[in-house]
Amino acid sequence: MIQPESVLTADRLTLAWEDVVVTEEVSLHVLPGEVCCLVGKSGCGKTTILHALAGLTKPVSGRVLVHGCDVTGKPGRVSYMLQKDLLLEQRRVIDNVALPLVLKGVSKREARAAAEPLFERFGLAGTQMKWPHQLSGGMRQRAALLRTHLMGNDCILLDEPFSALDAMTRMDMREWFLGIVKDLGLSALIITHDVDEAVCLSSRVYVLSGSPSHGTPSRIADEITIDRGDLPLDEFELTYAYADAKRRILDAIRH
Ligand SMILES: Nc1ncnc2c1ncn2[C@@H]1O[C@H](COP(=O)(O)OP(=O)(O)OP(=O)(O)O)[C@@H](O)[C@H]1O
Repeated sequence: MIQPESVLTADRLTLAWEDVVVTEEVSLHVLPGEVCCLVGKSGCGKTTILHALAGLTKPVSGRVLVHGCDVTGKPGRVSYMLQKDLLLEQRRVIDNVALPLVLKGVSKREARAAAEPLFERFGLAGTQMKWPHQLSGGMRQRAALLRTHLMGNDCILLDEPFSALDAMTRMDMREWFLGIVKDLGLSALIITHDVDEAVCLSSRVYVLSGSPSHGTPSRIADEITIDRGDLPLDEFELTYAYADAKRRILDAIRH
């Protein structure tokens, strides 16, 4: 059933690459201010869904709605960050970050001026004139996220955003990410195969299950609601609720 107040809705998406049906009738939604995760085994079709939600590909059937409007196959209505940060090494950090504005026709000077005030909130103060190779992995991801934010949409799609980071940086980034999503009034759908990350970041987790390359298109096997309450992440990770959510996700993935 479609939730009318959703920022983003996948309505019974059936997706295919050539003659391989990857997903069958996948429905999901993201409410205002929510962070949801889509988890599933490698090759089950998570990135394929993200591309369709971003309007980069057209489904065999089904629709993508943003704030209730049908945007199926139309890019530009949600912002997305691909698995690799894809910062351009020959451009300064500020010009990397401001790129979405330049691509929309804003002058380089104005684009820099629009990006500049956000550097501090994104933990990037002082890096404006640096080159990407001078940043740490965590800083690169924050720069990529700032660039994604400057695409200008209130809904962002992230493909394995923290997978390349070391364990400690990844933990720090989770809390930071949730803070920035809240501050900026964003909603997010994150693709990950890291079950801990999904439980830490989400208010709901969609579990995708199937094996398209073996003739079984993927479907949503479970939708798990996570209630962290007011607990900080390091305390939540020690609770029964955390362990139970993790077990349910793993059961659904194996399903
Ligand atoms: N451009 C493409 N052309 C043809 N088939 C593709 C293409 N991209 C993906 N596929 C196939 O679609 C299926 C789903 O791939 P997809 O990358 O969406 O899975 P995934 O769940 O994101 O995997 P991973 O977690 O490894 O990134 C796989 O069988 C893959 O081989």
